[in-house]
Order: sequence, then structure tokens, then C-alpha cells
Amino acid sequence: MRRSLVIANWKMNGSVDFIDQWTNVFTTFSPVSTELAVCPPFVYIRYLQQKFLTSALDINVGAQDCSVHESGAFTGEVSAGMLADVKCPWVIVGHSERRQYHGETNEIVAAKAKIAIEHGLRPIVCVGETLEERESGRTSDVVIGQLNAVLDAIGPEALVTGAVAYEPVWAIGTGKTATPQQAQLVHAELRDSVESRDSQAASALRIIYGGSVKPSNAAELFACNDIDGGLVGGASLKAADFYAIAQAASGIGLI
Ligand SMILES: O=C(CO)COP(=O)(O)O
Repeated sequence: MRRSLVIANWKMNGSVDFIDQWTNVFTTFSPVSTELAVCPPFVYIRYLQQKFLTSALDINVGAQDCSVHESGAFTGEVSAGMLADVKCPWVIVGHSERRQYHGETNEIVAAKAKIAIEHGLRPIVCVGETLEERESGRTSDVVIGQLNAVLDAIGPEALVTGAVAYEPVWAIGTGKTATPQQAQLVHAELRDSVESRDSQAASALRIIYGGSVKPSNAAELFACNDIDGGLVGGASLKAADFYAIAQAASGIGLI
């Protein structure tokens, strides 16, 4: 049995005031069986960690990216070693917004996953096709190619310490969710691809879905065999909505 996993990606949103308000609400909620993490912008990681000390939920902090470099003259970059140093266990790599706006290739994403693993972090490896790729029948090729680049670099066992997030680009921030059937199909293909290398790793690996997940659609997505939770953008900015999604993943309080 895989434990469900729900991760908030706040993207470039938030402030000290926002975190105060969000955590004031969130820390009143009772525990769920879902494992949780919130990825704020780098500058708020430490602040959010302090806030979570009073939460009864199993919730951790993650980063939205890390550098491919170890250290040195790389202005503006934050290294995996620094994230490990501040005890930030999770790191998202290969988000489509990084691929799209920052030119991150499969090779760069694989290098980031590798350096994250080397520092004991848990990478959340994002894969996903654009609308054009879907419409031209290339979804499988694209997402399997993205996954294989990371698998070649770190291997299936290391990947299991983190997670894979399937995020169809056309569903991100658009309100357009993949149907549970569409998502399940891709999740199963991703798992099969890991299975061909290591069957134990394939059954242990958490593959979560991202793209307009909200309280009203979370339960039907998470009911699919190969969807083990969610990577949540917009809806995670509301503490109550994020909690409702966490509940849906824990199989209790279905919406
Ligand atoms: O990109 C996402 C999470 O990483 C999804 O964002 P939305 O939930 O806002 O569609």
C-alpha cells in the first residue's frame, strides 16, 4: 500500500502575513493519514517550518526548485545542499513552468534530481505534455521521455524516496482538469515504465496528479488505482481547500 501524498506548490505567491493567516487556519485541523508538504518560495521556508511546529498534521516543507550546481559563483541560485542544511526535505524539480520559462531540459531536470538525491532530499519530479503534444498523439513519448531521463540519472530506488508528479501543462492554472480516466492512463504508463526496470520500486513509487486539483474533483482523481495524491497550485493557497484535498486523499471526508 502506498501512503497518499498531497503537496502544495505556492509558486511565486505568499508573504509573511499570508503565512500567518494560512497557518492560523491550518494548524487547527486534525490529523489525516495523508503525508503532506508545502512548497513556498525559498525565502519563506524557514518561517513556514517554524509555523508547522505546532501542527498535529504530518506536514513538511519543500522547495520549488534547486540548482544543478553544488556551490559557488551562481548568482540567484539555491543549492540542494542549502536545502538539506535548513532541513527542507522535499524539492520540486522539472516543473513545467521551469521547463517553459527557464529553458530547463530533461538533462537539466535529471541533474537536479541527482544532486537532490546526493544531498538526501526527496525530489518531486514533474512530467507533463503540452496541449499541442497531446493533440498530436505524443503524450506517452513526452512523459516517458521526461521520466526516463531522471531514471537513467538516479535509478528507480532513489526515485521512490521522492515522487513523480504528472501535470499536463494544459491543465495547470486553467481550471481544466484532466479527467480521472485521462490521468489514470498516463499514471499507469509511467508506473509500467518504472516496472520494466524494477517492479518493487514501481509498486512503491507515488505518482501524484497536478493540474487544477480542487476539493470538488480531488476524490474522483484519487480514487484511481495509480493516482496516489496531488500536487496542488491555486487551491493550496486556501488552507481549508488544501485540507479538504488532503482529506480526500486519505480516503476520509470525501467531498
Ligand atoms: O502547477 C501546479 C502545481 O505544481 C498546478 O497548478 P494549479 O493547481 O493551479 O492548476
